[in-house]
Amino acid sequence: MAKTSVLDVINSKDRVNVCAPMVRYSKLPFRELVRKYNVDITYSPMILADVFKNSEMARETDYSTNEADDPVVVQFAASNGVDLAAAAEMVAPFAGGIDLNCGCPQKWAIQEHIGSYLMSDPEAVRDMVKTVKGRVNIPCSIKIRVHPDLKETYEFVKRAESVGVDFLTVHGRTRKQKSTEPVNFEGIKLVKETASVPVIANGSIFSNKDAEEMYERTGVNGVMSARGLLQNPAFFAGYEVPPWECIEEYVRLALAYGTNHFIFHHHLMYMFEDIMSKAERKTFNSLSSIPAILDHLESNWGLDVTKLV
Ligand SMILES: Cc1cc2nc3c(=O)[nH]c(=O)nc-3n(C[C@H](O)[C@H](O)[C@H](O)COP(=O)(O)O)c2cc1C
Repeated sequence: MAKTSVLDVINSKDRVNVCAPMVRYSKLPFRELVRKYNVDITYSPMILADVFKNSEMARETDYSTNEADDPVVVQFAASNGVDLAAAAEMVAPFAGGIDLNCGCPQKWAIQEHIGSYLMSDPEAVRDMVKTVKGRVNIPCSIKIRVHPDLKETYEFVKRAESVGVDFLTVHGRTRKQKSTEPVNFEGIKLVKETASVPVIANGSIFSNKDAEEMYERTGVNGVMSARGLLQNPAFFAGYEVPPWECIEEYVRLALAYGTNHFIFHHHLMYMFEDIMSKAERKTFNSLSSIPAILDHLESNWGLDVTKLV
């Protein structure tokens, strides 16, 4: 069955809650989990468009979905329209939107002319959006950062809009800023005022209070959270810490869909961060296999393994 258009979701609501793209983490089990707690739209982790286009193995491992995984945006990193459009065409029947990553700040990404490198190459972004829009019939968005000089951000947004980008997500930090630095509300507001398409704001949304502040200060159409949802996948539903049912449901989904020890463990470490005592965290974080983690949860948290099947 075709996926729901994410643009239709954005247009049908006053405000949308979005789970950010997260390499390794925003995979199928986590996407299904956060949807149970008031998340309207989810993103796949960033996928390298050229590798996806060329490798059958990458296509099998980088993106898996099912009927319940809806609405979902597939995010690509690309440096040119040929790679991006080819990859977009392959996933279009299984996605509600395609997003181009213009925010990844890592050195290797800059060297490959992908991610936040693109913030200094608005023409490349314009070409890629134009090519994708000519080839697939699902919404195409970009996830950007702000520039140190907001005039550049204004020009950047205008260019992307001129070739039909359907909506934008803006992380209110420059490519050199760390995630601990404050979010630039003025920059996000400028993007919202510049664009005639919907704008989603990203950066340090850890609670509904943070979301409210973002709406009040910028007037955006939605908010996207990454670290906030890793720590508490239920915060959009009003929970201050993840309720036990949420943690248990993550365990069930991760085991049902299959996961590796590293990702499974890390998700749980994030969720338990504000719940376990320092001493228990130390023990928990040193567990070295999925069975050891399940044993710990059974003995200390009352995990009922019979409920997992
Ligand atoms: C573990 C992790 C993985 C991430 N992977 C991606 C990614 O694949 N694509 C992307 O555009 N941003 C990625 N980001 C950045 C987030 O989407 C987001 O822009 C950033 O963390 C700021 O949001 P936050 O303050 O809510 O964490 C990642 C962030 C984290 C913490």
